[in-house]
Amino acid sequence: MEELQGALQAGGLTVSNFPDKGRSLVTTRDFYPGEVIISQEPYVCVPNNSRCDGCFTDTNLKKCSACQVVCYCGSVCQKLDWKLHRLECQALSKLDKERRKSVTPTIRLMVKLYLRRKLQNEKVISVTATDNYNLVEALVSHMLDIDEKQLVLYAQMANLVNLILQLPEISIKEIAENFSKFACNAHTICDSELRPLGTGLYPIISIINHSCLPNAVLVFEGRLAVVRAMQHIPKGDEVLISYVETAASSTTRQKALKEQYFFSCTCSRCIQVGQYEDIEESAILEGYRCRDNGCSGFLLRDSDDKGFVCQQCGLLRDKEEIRNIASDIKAMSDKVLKSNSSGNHQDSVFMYKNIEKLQKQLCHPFSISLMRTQEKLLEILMQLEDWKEALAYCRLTLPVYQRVYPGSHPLLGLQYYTCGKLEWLLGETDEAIKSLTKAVDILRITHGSNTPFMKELLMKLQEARAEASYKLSSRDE
Ligand SMILES: C[S@@+](CC[C@H](N)C(=O)[O-])C[C@H]1O[C@@H](n2cnc3c(N)ncnc32)[C@H](O)[C@@H]1O
Repeated sequence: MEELQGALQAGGLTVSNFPDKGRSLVTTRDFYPGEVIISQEPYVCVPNNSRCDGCFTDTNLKKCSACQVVCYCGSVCQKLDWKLHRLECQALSKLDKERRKSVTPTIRLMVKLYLRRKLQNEKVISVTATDNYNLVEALVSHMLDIDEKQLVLYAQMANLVNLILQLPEISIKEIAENFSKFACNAHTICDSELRPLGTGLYPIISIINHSCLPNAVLVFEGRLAVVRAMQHIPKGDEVLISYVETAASSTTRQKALKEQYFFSCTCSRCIQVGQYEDIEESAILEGYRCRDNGCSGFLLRDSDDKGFVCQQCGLLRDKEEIRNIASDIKAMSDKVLKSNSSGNHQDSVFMYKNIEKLQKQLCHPFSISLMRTQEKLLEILMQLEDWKEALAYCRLTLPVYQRVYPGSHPLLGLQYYTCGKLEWLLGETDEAIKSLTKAVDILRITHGSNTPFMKELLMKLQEARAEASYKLSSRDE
């Protein structure tokens, strides 16, 4: 711990222990928006299925000829991973074909965890203050909080790991406890557009606690986890990221945090639970719209339980009517999920538009479920290369994004980026410049300025500006 404190101190950080939260990462100097607070390579990581174990790409993959489980995109990635994969490969190769199929990424993460510990113990891989197994041992496991069913599942998974590793010194109980640690400490590794690529264990990043109004954001540059300040964080303040989707009512967020992380959030957003502002926000994000289409009021259950009353104009919406529309939406959503897998995009667009129509009748205009349907339509229309309609849907989501992802939220920046790219494609250069500028203002903070992703965005903005001035000068001539 002293060694870790020393390493953190040099970077303007310290670990404090708070009675209600346990370990917490605290600043010992001011941090400013966009500044990297901390970055860390994973202790261990695995890609999702069908991705390279080294760089997580999904192209040019070849399976390791010996174990037939792990994929690489080429010899560079394979060689870099060899010290660890040599041991994993030997272990996996001993499994019969059927057993190999049950080796999921989570099982592999555990196998790699123990193999890395072994290699560090044997001094094949170096040990540093910020890269050692003691940091994994210090992670919270919440073993006493998990239910019987989950414990049984962890024990079954631990049995498989034990079978693969064949290391008698490791007990099933210890492996099961580490699975419990993964559940509340491992991070999903995403690309710059926040699409999931894999899972990693970053024991120092895992010291950072949660807030629904975070002051920092976690992004990935390849496998490197990078935490940047989203706002000015004065010396002595705790560094806080969000563990869950913040576009949700307090009840939904609290439920997610309790189920996976076993705590009740007391951040400044959650502390308002039960107060008028919070009730209003929840009713807007997850509730119903007024019967009068011209009214933007939000609805609350009436005291006689006949239905929901608009808090702006007083109109009552019948419970039965709401139930019927909601059940139609549910039936259509189930159907579209089935048809999605058959891959007919035109059919999916048709069905999602029907869902959207019903959600517009049922939900508040700022509803998250309506926004999700519009996001889905945007995604499919992009795949269909219907840029014009895609842009229309992208623009529809923006007011909701501004509300649910305030400040420098990366998702808001990315949505502006998509909007800008579509406007640029459709020749709406002036609009594209505005959108790309907004994207740069946000993503410069969350993603830094020097990554290939940001360089590409800045290049697009430059090109759009050059085109606009060219258009202007040719008009003048
Ligand atoms: C990834 S760990 C964070 C570091 C942890 N505090 C520790 O001592 O190692 C996640 C766990 O920290 C605790 N935690 C995180 N954020 C919290 C918060 N805002 N309030 C209370 N507990 C929190 C919960 O126990 C949660 O399961």
